[in-house]
Amino acid sequence: MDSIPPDPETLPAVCREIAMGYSKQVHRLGITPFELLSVGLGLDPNHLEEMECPERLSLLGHYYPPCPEPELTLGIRSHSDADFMTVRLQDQLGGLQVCHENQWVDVPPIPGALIVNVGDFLQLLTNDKLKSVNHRVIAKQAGPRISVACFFRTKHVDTGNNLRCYGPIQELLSEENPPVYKETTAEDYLKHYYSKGSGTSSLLHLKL
Ligand SMILES: O=C(O)CCC(=O)C(=O)O
Ligand SMILES: [Fe+2]
Repeated sequence: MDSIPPDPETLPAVCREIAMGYSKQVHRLGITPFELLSVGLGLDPNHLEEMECPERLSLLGHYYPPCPEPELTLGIRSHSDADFMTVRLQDQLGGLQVCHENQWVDVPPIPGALIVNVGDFLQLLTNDKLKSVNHRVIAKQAGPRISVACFFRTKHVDTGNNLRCYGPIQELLSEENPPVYKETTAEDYLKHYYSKGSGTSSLLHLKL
């Protein structure tokens, strides 16, 4: 579900109101981390907002049924998110893991807490200063598990065409910190992202 403009009639009546309300709140909440990240990067507080990072929000609801043989499969295979930032709500079953120093580490559920991760486009914009984390969801016999992921992403998805080029932010570059990525359009990036299969970052093919 995309936040602007979602036609309420296209959403199931059972979750229409809550999905609309929740995505509106997350969209509003998202401005603050982009401001804090801008300041942390030594940029003007509005820098990432002016680059339209918090412009678009998509909401994805996940339902993982109980799995009789969890050792044979995964809930979601390892991947990074092709967005600027993701805000995620998971239930009490757990199962989300992030890859840290080549090890899978559990992200334990904390009641009332949201999980925020950097996506590929923010890694690209910050020239690797902020890293997009690989994550996955393991399968479990217990269930169902439910999670809601909200992706701050480019306009590409709903306009079908965004010729804007994304590359390392000029103000972050210097002789000691030259660009490590070439520029790309959202369209080209996503084409590669969806065609490549799992295991490697889609950013690799943009490395200079
Ligand atoms: O269900 C989860 O916690 C993870 C979902 C996820 O990684 C995604 O939608 O990209
Ligand atoms: Fe993800």
